[in-house]
Amino acid sequence: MAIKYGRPIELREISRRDGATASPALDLTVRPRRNRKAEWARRMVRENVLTTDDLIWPLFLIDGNGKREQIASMPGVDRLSVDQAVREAERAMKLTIPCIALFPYTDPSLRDEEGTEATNPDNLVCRTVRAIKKEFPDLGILCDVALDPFTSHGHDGLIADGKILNDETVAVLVRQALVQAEAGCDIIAPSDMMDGRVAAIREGLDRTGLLDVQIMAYAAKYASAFYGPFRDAIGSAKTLTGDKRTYQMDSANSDEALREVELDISEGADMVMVKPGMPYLDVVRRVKDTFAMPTFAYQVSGEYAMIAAAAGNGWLDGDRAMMESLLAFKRAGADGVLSYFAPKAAEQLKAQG
Ligand SMILES: NCc1[nH]cc(CCC(=O)O)c1CC(=O)O
Ligand SMILES: [Mg+2]
Repeated sequence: MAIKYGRPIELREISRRDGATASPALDLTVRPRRNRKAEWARRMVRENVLTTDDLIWPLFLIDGNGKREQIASMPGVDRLSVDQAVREAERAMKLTIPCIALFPYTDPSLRDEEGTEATNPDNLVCRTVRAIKKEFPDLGILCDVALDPFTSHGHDGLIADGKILNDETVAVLVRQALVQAEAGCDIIAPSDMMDGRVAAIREGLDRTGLLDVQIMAYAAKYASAFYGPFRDAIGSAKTLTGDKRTYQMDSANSDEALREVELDISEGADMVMVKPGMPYLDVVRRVKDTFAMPTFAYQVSGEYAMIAAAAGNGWLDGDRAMMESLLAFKRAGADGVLSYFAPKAAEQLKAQG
């Protein structure tokens, strides 16, 4: 720090004219700090902004009525019965969050080896979609397509001889996507990472006349430790046998992410997603720069839990960390973020005007 009269320059109480006559300690023509000297100046040169339009809000569902169940590893996030999910949909509308995403906690009695409940047109997700669309037809609804909330083994696909079957699983995923779309879901989001599922789902939707239903592909989804709290939330943590490394991507790779994204685009994805978010911002940037597609990132449960836990312990300023983390996705090139912070962040954005 430059020192004048024995005190830091910043603390001098001299007038501007006196300052001009004093020769600076460093002979600098370029002083980047000029553009940061006041809030108005910082606003003028700010490159990225976060708005409520950038947020997709994931909700967890559970059977019952008037029920909200806390999720221990995700402080501030609850499992919601259908009626409570409708209340949160109303909150999303008021906060001008464009879209919510639905994830069911399936009653263990309804789980089986094949994930049969996934294709039940009256399952918890479909009932919730109908209830929300009836009240709030203008709110976007995204439904996750994968079998893990419905299988007794917690995997995203069918298993034979200890292997996850690709093509057989895709056939079930198409049926799952169709019951969701027929219930009124706007965006089908396959998160299973089977090969060829985007093309098969697109074909199924089109054949059924559901031409306007969009597909947001979890195109580059990594086998990640950061999904831990989500698996608590949907009740697959205890039942999951082994890991998902034969279908989800290796965290060491990013060229492979580009190949996965390219395939999903060629198969008909309208939007692509990178997941998890914060540890994979480099992948978000590469995907956006390479394909110029609507690109989303999922700030997953473990990322939420880290910030929420540190904030809960008073170790960091939770609100500031939340906003900084969300803005980072915009800086990396994302068009939007799925985040459990969505309602809280939207409230702050509204308060700021
Ligand atoms: N396939 C299901 C699915 N969809 C979204 C997530 C994780 C979301 C989160 O952690 O917030 C997962 C879990 C997984 O793949 O094991
Ligand atoms: Mg793929």
